[in-house]
Amino acid sequence: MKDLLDQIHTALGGSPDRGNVATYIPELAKVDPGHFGIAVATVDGQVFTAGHADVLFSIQSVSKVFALALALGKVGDALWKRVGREPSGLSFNSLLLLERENGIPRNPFINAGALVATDTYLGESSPREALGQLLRFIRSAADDDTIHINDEVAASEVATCHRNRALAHYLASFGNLHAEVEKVIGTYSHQCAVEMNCRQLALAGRFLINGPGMPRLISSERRRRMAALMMTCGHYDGSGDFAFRAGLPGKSGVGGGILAFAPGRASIAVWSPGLNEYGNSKLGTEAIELLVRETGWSVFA
Ligand SMILES: NC(=O)CC[C@H](N)C(=O)O
Repeated sequence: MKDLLDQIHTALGGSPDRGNVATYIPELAKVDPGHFGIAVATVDGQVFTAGHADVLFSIQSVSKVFALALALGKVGDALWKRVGREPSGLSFNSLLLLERENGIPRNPFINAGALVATDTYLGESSPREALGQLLRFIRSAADDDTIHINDEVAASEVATCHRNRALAHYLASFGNLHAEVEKVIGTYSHQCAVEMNCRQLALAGRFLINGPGMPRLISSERRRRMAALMMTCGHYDGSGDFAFRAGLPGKSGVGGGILAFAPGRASIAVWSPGLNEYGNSKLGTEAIELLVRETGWSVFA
């Protein structure tokens, strides 16, 4: 596995066409597009890495996986009254369908749906308490108490996220946001500003794979359902493309990270900040595609 990751790193690491770094969150625009790391945590307890696998990055929307687990843990299937389970076919921050669909976002991974998930785990508690719960979940999944939130990235998003505020107010107008808009925006922006490196993220993703030594933080049924949602909606309007190329459930973030997993086998984290036309890591997608081609880990194998 280590040799394979090194080969993938060598094959892609020097690629001149790396996509574009997200600039709409000012702090993310500062990240060096030359970074490229990969880590694989296998079900037998080993971790393999290549490239910049120990450099911290902003996990952004990858956090929506942990937020969904937390929201479901809090209210169970009642969440599905407030958010759907269908791909949207639109960009992650689109406002378009919300009006037509009465304030029920298509799925929990687009921003509108993720704001509902954040509102759900926030509930009546303070943002500090809710974020404490989120960090506890991620830290126990990764078995690493050093995982933290980057406050500069969070502040940078809070200061500029007009679209997310618009989405949140719109949700509130339909009665589908219960806490105050600013509380939800603050909690969501801090959630997105969790920092990890590829090694930590691959370890944190182990709660999604089934195996004797893996952290059991959610039921098997919930794990399967989350996998289905990640496969169908985890890469926004690029979800079909990612499923076609990787054949694995995955979740991307505009920081350039992707968490994917091969059920029963391994959790995979990649990071390269340049994004493709859908806002998903360009080299990250290519790296997972190569890894699956060599390992045969597609769930459709
Ligand atoms: N796709 C993403 O990673 C988006 C997350 C980002 N925090 C936002 O809301 O815009």
